[in-house]
Amino acid sequence: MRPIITIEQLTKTYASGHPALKQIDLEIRQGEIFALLGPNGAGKTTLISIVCGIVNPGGGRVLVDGHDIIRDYRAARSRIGLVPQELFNEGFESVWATVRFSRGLFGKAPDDAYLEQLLRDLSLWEKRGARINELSGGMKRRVMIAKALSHEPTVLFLDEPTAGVDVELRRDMWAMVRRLRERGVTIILTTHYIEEAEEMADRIGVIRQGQIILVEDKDRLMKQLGRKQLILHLQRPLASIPAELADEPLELIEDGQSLVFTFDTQREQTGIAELLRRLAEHDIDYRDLQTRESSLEEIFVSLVRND
Ligand SMILES: Nc1ncnc2c1ncn2[C@@H]1O[C@H](COP(=O)(O)OP(=O)(O)OP(=O)(O)O)[C@@H](O)[C@H]1O
Repeated sequence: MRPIITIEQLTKTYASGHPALKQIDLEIRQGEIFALLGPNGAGKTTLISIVCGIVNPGGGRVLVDGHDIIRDYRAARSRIGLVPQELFNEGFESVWATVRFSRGLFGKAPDDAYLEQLLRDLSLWEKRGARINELSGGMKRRVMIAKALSHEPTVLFLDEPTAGVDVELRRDMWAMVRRLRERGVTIILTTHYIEEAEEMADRIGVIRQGQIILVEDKDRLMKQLGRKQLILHLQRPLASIPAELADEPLELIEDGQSLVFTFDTQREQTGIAELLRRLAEHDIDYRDLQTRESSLEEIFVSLVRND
């Protein structure tokens, strides 16, 4: 599938000398929901800000729908909607005026029917006459989204969309993101909530210390993460795994006192029954057994650990 965003060899070092992005290569596919995960300070906002033309890149190249973000700035920017992390709004304007103005900024002809539908979708229609500074935080966030979508972008960036929002708004946002995807909008979101990525994303990218360390289909990642371990505490320690059992995914730990068997929870057959039968055949007895499962959270933490 054609990439909607192509990022090549992108670097950024801030004036402070801090290298925020180191040679990022990344392609975003048209129509996907891409979740960018990473710990604080990993470079997520910097990356998004460069693609959106808010921060200047150091080196490298970024194309949005084939348009270079520097040479062809206007064309690139018009395809993008951004819901930033921080809330900022023109406080004294009405919701309606703000959203209409926002659309005009991109040189789009007025389309009140589109904007009405947008506000209805975001449960903002009843509030269209309200001044933004009179709205609740959740409503202000909805206005930010309406602004970002006012010019009908084909790519929507959501930077920490659900940080600090209540459950209802979070659900609404997830529903809205799905609707947008159905209409062919590509969505890139950053989040600290693993469940959010799990729930929403088609692909997941992990950024750590300014480098992309993993990009993977969510389903595949979940399968990989769906691994479990069976730990057998042995009656008598083993010096090594018997050659006859070399085909099993076994590992000896604790000086040969325990055997670890890794299995795939997605498979119909875990292979445990067969393993236990084979161990008995080789007179390998165990006094105790336990299972251990690595959570998505754990795997994520191990991926981004700063050591
Ligand atoms: N304007 C700036 N000047 C200097 N350094 C900056 C600036 N903006 C960000 N940084 C630094 O660049 C690094 C990446 O920051 P960035 O905001 O992109 O991270 P992030 O992954 O979005 O973090 P968070 O999850 O906390 O939002 C951080 O170390 C940050 O301190």
